[in-house]
Amino acid sequence: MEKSRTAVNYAQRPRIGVLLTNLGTPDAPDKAAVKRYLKEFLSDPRVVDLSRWQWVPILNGIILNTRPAKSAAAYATVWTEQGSPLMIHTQAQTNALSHIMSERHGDDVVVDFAMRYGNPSMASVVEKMLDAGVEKLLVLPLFPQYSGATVGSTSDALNDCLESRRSMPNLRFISGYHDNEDYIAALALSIKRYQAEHGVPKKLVFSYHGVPQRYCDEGEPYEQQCHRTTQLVVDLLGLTEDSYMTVFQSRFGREEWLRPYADETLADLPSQGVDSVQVICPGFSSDCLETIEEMGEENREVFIDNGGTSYGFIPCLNSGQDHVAALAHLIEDQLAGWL
Ligand SMILES: C=CC1=C(C)c2cc3[nH]c(cc4nc(cc5[nH]c(cc1n2)c(C)c5CCC(=O)O)C(CCC(=O)O)=C4C)c(C)c3C=C
Ligand SMILES: [Fe+2]
Ligand SMILES: [Fe+2]
Repeated sequence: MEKSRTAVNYAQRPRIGVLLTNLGTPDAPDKAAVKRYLKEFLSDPRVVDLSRWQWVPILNGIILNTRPAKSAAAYATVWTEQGSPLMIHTQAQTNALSHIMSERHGDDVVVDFAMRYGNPSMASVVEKMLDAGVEKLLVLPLFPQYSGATVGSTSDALNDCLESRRSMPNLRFISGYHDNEDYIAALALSIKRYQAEHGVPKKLVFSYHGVPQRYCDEGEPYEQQCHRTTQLVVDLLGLTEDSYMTVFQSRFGREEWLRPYADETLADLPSQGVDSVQVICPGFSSDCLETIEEMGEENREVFIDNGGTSYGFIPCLNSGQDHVAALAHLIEDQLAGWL
């Protein structure tokens, strides 16, 4: 019999691939690895949309000479024996979903994960999945609220992965799930559980990663979707108007970003009589540098230094059972007609 180079693929049944993606993280908490990661990340025009002739000299001349050392020191404080928290949680989510899918659908569905920047790269994982016989591919970027900087950029990268291939899989892509019922319920439940143990603060602070205000002025739905997520959780918990607020963290550069800023707000709250807060970050599906170090440590210090007495940090949903069940439901809804 004639031996085909692709005999392995044809011997298998067509399969469904579910690819989870997240932002990515450096390979190590050191200056060289962080510089490599930041260079890739901050060179993406979806993240920083300034004209290249304006941005490239600033990036190479200033940012990449100053930020890597500072960021590496911050990464070192969250790094564990198993590696970067973002990587560990994304891997655990993938394992849990893979387990659920194989219980329900046998080996018809393969679940894997990739990172938009750094490793494992989207190119390597997409290639691996297609080579393993995946003919229908569902991509789920783990960003509940749509931003061009995250979800849009993931779509760009996916297209880049496919453009050099002779054959394309059937494709489905989830652009967001900020109002998904199960995801909202999982957030509300995590707040209830945390408060059952730690009590109820004067204010519950919903903190989302910021983006430049201009991105939203130009049509990105990110800001609205963040407020909608907050509102749905608040409605489910029956919170009063003065017992919660939404803020935006992780400002970068000189431009105006979405307001109110997390750090300024937390510095100001004690002077308004709010001496106890709990912070939750519903825009992050996994704990990472921005949640553990920035909201768990840095902004805790800001709040306490300004007269706050109690600061609670509610962990992200990570690979918790309710979160994984919500993601499984979201995935299965999107696989309709494929299974
Ligand atoms: C420069 C502009 C940036 C935009 C726009 C931006 C949007 C954005 N980012 C996330 C999620 C994450 N960001 C993380 C780290 C991080 N973000 C920026 C800059 C922008 N982000 C930088 C420079 C960094 C690196 C760390 C640092 O030097 O401060 C992370 C954490 C990754 C980790 O390894 O733990 C996440 C997650 C979202 C959701 C978003 C837009 C909505
Ligand atoms: Fe970011
Ligand atoms: Fe940060």
